[in-house]
Amino acid sequence: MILELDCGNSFIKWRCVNHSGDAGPIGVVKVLEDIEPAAAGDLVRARLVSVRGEAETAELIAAIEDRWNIHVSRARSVAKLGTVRNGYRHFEMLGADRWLAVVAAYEVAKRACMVVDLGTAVTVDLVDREGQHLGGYIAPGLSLMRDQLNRETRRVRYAPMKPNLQALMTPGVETGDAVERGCTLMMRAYVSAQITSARELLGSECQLLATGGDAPVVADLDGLVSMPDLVFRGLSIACP
Ligand SMILES: Nc1ncnc2c1ncn2[C@@H]1O[C@H](COP(=O)(O)OP(=O)(O)O)[C@@H](O)[C@H]1O
Ligand SMILES: CC(C)(COP(=O)(O)O)[C@@H](O)C(=O)NCCC(=O)O
Ligand SMILES: [K+]
Repeated sequence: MILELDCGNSFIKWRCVNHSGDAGPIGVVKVLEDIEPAAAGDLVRARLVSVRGEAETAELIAAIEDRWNIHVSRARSVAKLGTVRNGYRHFEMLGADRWLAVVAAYEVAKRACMVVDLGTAVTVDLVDREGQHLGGYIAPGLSLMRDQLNRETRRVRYAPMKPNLQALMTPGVETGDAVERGCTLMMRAYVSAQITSARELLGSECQLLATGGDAPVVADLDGLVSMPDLVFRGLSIACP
């Protein structure tokens, strides 16, 4: 079994994959200690991608190696992987999660594609039909929007609530509804605009892929296909 880890700024996503490529469910944890592989005894190695700092990432790798006595391969943003070429001016500056999602998206789509990853930040990346990464966009994610309102205002306070996509067009009559609907509508409008722009730039046949913890908020938007394991797919290409 191979342990795969995607260390984002908010959460560590993890899963186990067996040698024939069958993957288990994706776990979402805050700390490494909460990772409980079902068949820990069968783990032979790990592969990891991280957008955290170098010191924190090194600590995570050391902790994994110590806990399960396995080698950890780490994926980084590189100039080229397979037929995908990194479009960043300095390729190593592109978030490694974005790079893996782009590599996986093109491998899945085999044509021009747009990838939106709704995590701590919401990232959008574009790849042309030849596999040339064209760059992309970074904006605050939903949880950052909520946190900012909580931090920068005195009275925007409300108990955590479940998102309700059905009520979006009903104006909120309580603070929680007003914030949740406002932030969700902003996110949906932004992603819709990115879809329109991607189709203009890449052609109407471009593949539109969504991933990340908040992808469900936009999953119903025209033509968008949700792929929760996109970064993990890129990780298996980068660290076979
Ligand atoms: N099971 C979950 N646990 C935590 N956050 C979740 C979960 N499902 C959806 N989310 C949402 O996803 C966001 C985190 O997405 P994620 O892609 O894990 O972020 P990152 O990669 O930046 O760590 C959270 O801010 C939250 O709004
Ligand atoms: C933009 C990101 C913070 C997104 O990470 P996440 O939201 O998954 O935590 C990450 O891709 C990153 O640190 N990028 C480096 C800067 C760049 O991509 O230009
Ligand atoms: K992420």
